Amino acid sequence: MSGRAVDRPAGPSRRAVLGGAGAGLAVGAAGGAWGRRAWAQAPAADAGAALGGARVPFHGPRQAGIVEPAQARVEWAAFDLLSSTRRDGLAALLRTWSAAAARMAAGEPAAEGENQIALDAGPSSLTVTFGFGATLFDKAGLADRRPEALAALPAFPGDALDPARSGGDLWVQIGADDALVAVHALRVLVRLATGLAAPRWLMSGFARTPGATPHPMTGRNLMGQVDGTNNPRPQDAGFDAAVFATGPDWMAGGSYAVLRRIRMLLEGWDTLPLDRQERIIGRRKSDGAPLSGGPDAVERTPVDLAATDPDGVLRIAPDAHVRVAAAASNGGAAMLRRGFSFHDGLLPDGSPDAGLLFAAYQADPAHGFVPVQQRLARGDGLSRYLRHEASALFAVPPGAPEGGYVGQPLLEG
Ligand SMILES: C=CC1=C(C)c2cc3[nH]c(cc4nc(cc5[nH]c(cc1n2)c(C)c5CCC(=O)O)C(CCC(=O)O)=C4C)c(C)c3C=C
Ligand SMILES: [Fe+2]
Repeated sequence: MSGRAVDRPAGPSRRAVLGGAGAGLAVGAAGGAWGRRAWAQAPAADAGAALGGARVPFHGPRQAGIVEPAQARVEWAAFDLLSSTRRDGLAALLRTWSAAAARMAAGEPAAEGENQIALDAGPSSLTVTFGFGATLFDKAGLADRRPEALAALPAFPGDALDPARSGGDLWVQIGADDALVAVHALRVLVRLATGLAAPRWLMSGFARTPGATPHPMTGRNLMGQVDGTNNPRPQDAGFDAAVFATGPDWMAGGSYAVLRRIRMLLEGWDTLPLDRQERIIGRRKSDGAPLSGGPDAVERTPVDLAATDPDGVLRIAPDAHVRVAAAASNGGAAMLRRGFSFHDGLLPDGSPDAGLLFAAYQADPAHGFVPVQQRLARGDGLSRYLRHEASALFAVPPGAPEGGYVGQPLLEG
């Protein structure tokens, strides 16, 4: 695992204050490979400036925005190429996008004369991550270079997918700890795509704001559960093999992102008694401890799927989410989850249009998301409180070196 230098101003470490789905990664950052990261010091006037000044370099062997802790705000945007855009137009777009992303991540104007509406907030840990959809390869004359791992996801029982909010030729994930910074970056990238690609769909999500909890904690989702505990961590044996691809050549060091907009049926969920909610997940709601561990268990107590109570009843129910999703139940299938909550107002029936923007990164979806979701869709007690409403799969190429752009080995190789 190669390190990516992260500059941050003086003050509390972002990793020391950050909750969210990546908190496990934050713990890992203290040791192991990520402990090699350089934390350069820069002056900061106050705590607010300390958060705004945090920088995650755009350039590096891997794209930023995969293993870094989830920021407070995310924007997902899918684009379709215009029919007039060929391979050289796509290369120009990715070159321009990469250069703008690198500058914004460094806290610089995206371009000369750019209006910089977010200037006084610093980069706020801005990351910009680019992905390629299966449809891109035909349109750009690259059909023979489409990776097998980009094969269409199968339909899953219960899917209620909206095609207008699914798929896309290109995907951009923008994360930042300040909403204005994230939305500004999105607007810059949309503008730079003019004449080459058009937005297909946009989604906004959020996670814990750094400093919102008194000590580092795994984040919670809108059902109230501690979510992200058993994510694989960069220092775990097998992490790179599970998350990062080794081929084809232009994808070595990249990953595959499965995205799902999952609406939570919160009105039904909220009326369930606490013990039902905990049984459905297999973990305590208060602290995320596994139900297999008894009263002394803590969040990080290993899950014991075989544990029974004195009557011989499984402590983690047969249809508990953590049992059905576990790698041990799915032939070792694993993925790095990096989800964000969304709350997009009310549906016509008055229920909240809210849930989880679920992202899973893996070396190959056929050995990650697909088998796990196949099992969840049939046997997960949580699934009756969820609706999968949108879906997409993108190849997320490796990062670009200084002066290069994301996807260059594909487009110029
Ligand atoms: C196909 C993969 C998964 C989908 C889709 C998914 C949706 C989903 N999950 C939660 C809440 C929790 N999930 C938790 C654990 C967990 N979930 C998955 C996979 C999917 N979840 C995995 C692989 C795991 C880890 C299982 C294990 O090995 O223990 C948990 C427990 C805490 C944790 O480990 O993160 C919660 C809570 C929601 C609300 C949701 C859809 C909206
Ligand atoms: Fe889950």
